[in-house]
Amino acid sequence: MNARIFLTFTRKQSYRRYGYNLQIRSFAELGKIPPELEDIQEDDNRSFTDMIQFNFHKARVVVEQKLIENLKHQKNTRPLNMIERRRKVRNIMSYLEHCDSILELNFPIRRDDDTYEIIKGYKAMHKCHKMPVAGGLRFDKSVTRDSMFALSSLMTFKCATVGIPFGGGGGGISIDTTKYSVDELERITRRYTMELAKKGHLGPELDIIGPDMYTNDREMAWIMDTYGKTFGYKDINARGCVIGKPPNQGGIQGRESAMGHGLFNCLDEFVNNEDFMKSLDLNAGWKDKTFILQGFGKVGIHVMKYLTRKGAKCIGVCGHAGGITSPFGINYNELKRYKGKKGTILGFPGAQPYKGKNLICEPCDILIPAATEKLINKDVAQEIKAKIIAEGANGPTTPAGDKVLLSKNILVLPDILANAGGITVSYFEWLKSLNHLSFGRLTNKYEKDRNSLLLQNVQLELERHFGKQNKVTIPIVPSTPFQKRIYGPREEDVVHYGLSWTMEKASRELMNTAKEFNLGADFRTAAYVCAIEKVFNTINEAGLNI
Ligand SMILES: NC(=O)C1=CN([C@@H]2O[C@H](COP(=O)(O)OP(=O)(O)OC[C@H]3O[C@@H](n4cnc5c(N)ncnc54)[C@H](O)[C@@H]3O)[C@@H](O)[C@H]2O)C=CC1
Ligand SMILES: O=C(O)CCC(=O)C(=O)O
Repeated sequence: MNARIFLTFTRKQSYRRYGYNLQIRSFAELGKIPPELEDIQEDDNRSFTDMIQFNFHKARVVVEQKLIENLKHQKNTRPLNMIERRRKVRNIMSYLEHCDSILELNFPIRRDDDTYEIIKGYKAMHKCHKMPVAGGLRFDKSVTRDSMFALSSLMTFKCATVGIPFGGGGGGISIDTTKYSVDELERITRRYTMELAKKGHLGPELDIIGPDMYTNDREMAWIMDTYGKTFGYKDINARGCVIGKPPNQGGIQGRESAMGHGLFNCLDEFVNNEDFMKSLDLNAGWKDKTFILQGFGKVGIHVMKYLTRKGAKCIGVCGHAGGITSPFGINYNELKRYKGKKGTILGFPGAQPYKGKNLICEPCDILIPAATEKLINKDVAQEIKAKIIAEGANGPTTPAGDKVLLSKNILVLPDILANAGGITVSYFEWLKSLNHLSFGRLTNKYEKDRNSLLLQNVQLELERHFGKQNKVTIPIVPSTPFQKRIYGPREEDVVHYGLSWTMEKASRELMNTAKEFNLGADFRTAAYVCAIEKVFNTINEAGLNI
């Protein structure tokens, strides 16, 4: 048996022995998608990890020749011949196929009735080429080793797409949160935190966690508190182990709405682009655009806020238990208030219950899946009538669904771009935690004095020039927008501008990449190409060996 076959064989054996439901693939061959992924564009019954692996390989095949070429001009190293360059690209690509580590935990918790239950949790680090790794924490029955692999790899590519210097991580606990009391959820979260910390999977410099499905700032506060009082006791940066914290615990203004805000910024770049809109038979701009939203949780709620603010009309919203529609547009504030009170969107008096087969297949300009993965499969994609899809959720479209959408000329803004607002603002929050200072705190008063002096100076100079002859005073009255900014950027301004700039830049980069590689409207592949190139360069410069 030669060495490579032996390695593959023993890895497969050991994975089987531990009952893992993951296949370790043979190394990717340059120019080819691994044979076991080839039929995924026809077959919807594939794992979440397979989906992401397919997207990665599809883009790898597009970009690897460029990477091989670029190595010719690499500085600070001896020249590499063609074989060495190909080998290097292949090695780094095979490294990217795998997850650096996936931790599986089984721990007991005491239920309120004094019985004990074993809880299963996971924590994945997909790639540690940039540290810390970051990702969401999901509490859901769908959490498995496979979904952690998939979500953490999405985080690696997402961070690279928008230029956030984190590796890809992700965590989860396999529970249905509706079956546990708040006290039980707190015990589960705190115990999970201890287990992660014990095993080196938590810490502001190592592995940081933010909210994902069915978790929010409450869980982040518990994690921060548990870590800070135990393993992080002597670490002044301990609170940086979580992102998406409550504002009172060192969170940042604008984190809660960041996913909606970021998705809007990204859509805005495309919706205002005459050429893209013309190719979809739409007018540029937001006026009269209709949209349907799937999922009215932390992501969906803020997507609705930003899009309706711009004048788009929300004509349908659905959750896991059903949907509501209104051809006249659903009022954001009223729906938010209603859900806050009733805990559901169903029964909202400002819309009608949806009676059709699948709300996301109804006619609209923009569809925003903001619920969970794999809901747009081949069959659903065939029925979709929207012209643009902006993926708020992670992995909402299967590769088979994606193929159908592309063939129907539907513009898909992929998850690793469209929902990157959350991790972008989480990065700002992490910086704030490490700085122990909120943005603007030291400079706002100075900025106000400086701006007031500037106005005075202009007034004095004008009066000196014109006033001498005419003895007039020329008061300079600041306009309302200038008056609002007289203190310089406050924290919410830094977040707002930092996020908008990040999303706009990344969106334009994707448009350029799609052009450079002749990808047409396949922006998912363009996003992976961008991400792979960046991660490759980081790993190549640093080297694979210790
Ligand atoms: N929270 C975050 O910071 C980020 C979340 N995401 C992704 O966005 C998606 C939603 O996350 P959150 O809003 O945080 O979750 P959430 O827990 O706040 O809300 C989830 C929503 O999805 C709905 N839903 C669940 N299954 C559904 C189904 N089969 N059909 C229709 N609706 C369904 C639920 O009713 C709920 O309204 C997930 O894929 C998540 O990974 C992406 C980026 C950041
Ligand atoms: O940054 C965070 O808070 C988590 C982000 C996340 O879960 C995601 O982007 O999928």
